[in-house]
Amino acid sequence: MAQSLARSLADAQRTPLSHGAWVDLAHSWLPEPDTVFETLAREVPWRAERRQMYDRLVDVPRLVHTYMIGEELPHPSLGEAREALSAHYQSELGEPFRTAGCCYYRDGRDSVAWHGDTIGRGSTHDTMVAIVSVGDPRRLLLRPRGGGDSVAVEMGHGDLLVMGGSCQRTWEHAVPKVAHSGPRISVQFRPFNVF
Ligand SMILES: O=C(O)CCC(=O)C(=O)O
Ligand SMILES: [Fe+2]
Repeated sequence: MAQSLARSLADAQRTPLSHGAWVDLAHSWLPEPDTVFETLAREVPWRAERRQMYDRLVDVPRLVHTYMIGEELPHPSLGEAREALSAHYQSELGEPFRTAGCCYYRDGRDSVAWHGDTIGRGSTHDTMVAIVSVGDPRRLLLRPRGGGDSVAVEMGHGDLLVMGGSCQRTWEHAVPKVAHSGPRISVQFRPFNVF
C-alpha cells in the first residue's frame, strides 16, 4: 500500500501561489477513508478548542488532538500516509513529517479562522504542512497575507493537500463555516517544530 501511495503522490498536482508559496493536491489519496473516519471519531481523545492560536486571536470552534513525535497513530492508513509523504518530499523538505494534528469539525458551524501555522519555524522558514481530510467535504481557503484574491480548495473524503514553500508565513488559510455540513476530520502532518 505504501508503494501505491508513493506512486499517486508523483501525480499530485502543484499550484504555485505568490511569494514562493505552493500547494500540491491529490484527490482520493488516503486508503480506507471510511474506516479512518470511524476510527478517528471513536478513538481520538478529542478536546474542545476555543482560544488563541497561532499569531492572532481566533475563534476556534472544533475539537482537536495532536499526536506528538513517536506516538502511534490510531489507524494504519495514517502511518502509511505519513511515511509516503516523508519519502516523497524528503529531497525538498529535508526532514520527515513527525506530528499529526487532528481536527474534528462536527458540523457546518465548526470552523477555523484565517491563520498561518506560524508557531515555531513556519514563521521564518519554508516548510510543509500536509493535510488529509475524511468525512464530508469542506472548503479550505487560502489568501495572501496583506490582501489579494483567495483560492478555494474543496477537501473531499480521502483528499490530500500539501501547503509548501513560504505558505505559512506569506499566506493564510481558513475553513469557513457553512450552512450545512456533516462531520469532517482533518489530519495535519507537520515536521519537527512546526505548529
Ligand atoms: O481543517 C483543516 O484542514 C485545516 C486545519 C488547520 O489549518 C490547522 O489546524 O492549522
Ligand atoms: Fe492551519
